[in-house]
Amino acid sequence: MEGNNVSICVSSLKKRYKDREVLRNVTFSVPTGTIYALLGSNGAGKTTTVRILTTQLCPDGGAARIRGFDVIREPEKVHQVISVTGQFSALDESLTGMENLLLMGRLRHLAAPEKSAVRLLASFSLSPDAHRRVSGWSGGMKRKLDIAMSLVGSPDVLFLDEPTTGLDPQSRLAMWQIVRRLRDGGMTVLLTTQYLEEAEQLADQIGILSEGKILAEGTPARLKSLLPRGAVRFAFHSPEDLEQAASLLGAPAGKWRTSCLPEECALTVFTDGRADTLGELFCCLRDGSVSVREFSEESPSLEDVFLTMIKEEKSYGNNKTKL
Ligand SMILES: Nc1ncnc2c1ncn2[C@@H]1O[C@H](COP(=O)(O)OP(=O)(O)OP(=O)(O)O)[C@@H](O)[C@H]1O
Repeated sequence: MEGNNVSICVSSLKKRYKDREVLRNVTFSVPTGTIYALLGSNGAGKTTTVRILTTQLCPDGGAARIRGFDVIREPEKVHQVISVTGQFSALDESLTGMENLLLMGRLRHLAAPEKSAVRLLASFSLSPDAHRRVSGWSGGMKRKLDIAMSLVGSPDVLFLDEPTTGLDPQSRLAMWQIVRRLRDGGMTVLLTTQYLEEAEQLADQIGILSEGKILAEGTPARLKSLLPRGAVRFAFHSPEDLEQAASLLGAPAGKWRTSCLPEECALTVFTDGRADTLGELFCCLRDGSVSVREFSEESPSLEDVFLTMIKEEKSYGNNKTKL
């Protein structure tokens, strides 16, 4: 899929470091004016993907275009339409907020850097602190200024690498509002996150990335619908009970999809939601001499989808599920 209404088009991207495959045929596209979240745990390949798309790193295979420009052959053109906020702040802490923005405005050859700085400070509610040194600002304020810096010159496409890592819940909510506002103003945003809730709250489309591969892709609602309606969570007394329950109920021996949470000594089992299925589950556990500490019925969360996808990928090497 590519055209005027697609701002990011990534096809079969590959990257390896020595003998380690870090990206394995990563393919996705992001329509203009939408938010796409690459969701994955540490080391999944999120930053590597962002570094390739922002021309900081060369892929070993595949292709990517940003607003139609090829990231390998036309990096200067790509630079003109993108901006990046990385995991590490690009601010000069010895300067004030205003001075940081003015510096960026001059670097980007803006005709009126002061006007742009004042507007950005106001839109991020940073005007009252504009003339204080950034070294005295809170983490949330610095993160906001980081994003404001990346908006100098009004890019078409914004890359946010883990924008809320390390922020308190209040600053995280404020950041989400900012990102939504940018999207509503027509900007295309690619964000990476380890937070399921963040992806669920913000993204129009989510790609679940694990070990360099997109396991599934879709809207938050569709990803959730991957799993059956009913979910039963069993908690056990011991890891041995958990292991036994997982092998009785889950694939390949058992007939249900399951998601294991070892740290809680618990197993989520996805069912058709019928009462007799619940009875069947209990019979199965009793026949296998597994004693249940407690159980509850719940609807599957995106976390359940995520964990199940990763588990099934490891067991069967599934291809990407497109929704
Ligand atoms: N320069 C490098 N040399 C060797 N291996 C690297 C290099 N950069 C990244 N890697 C490895 O590639 C894998 C993917 O790293 P990447 O930073 O893309 O993951 P990530 O999903 O962004 O993780 P995190 O959430 O921790 O930032 C990791 O196993 C990492 O150790």
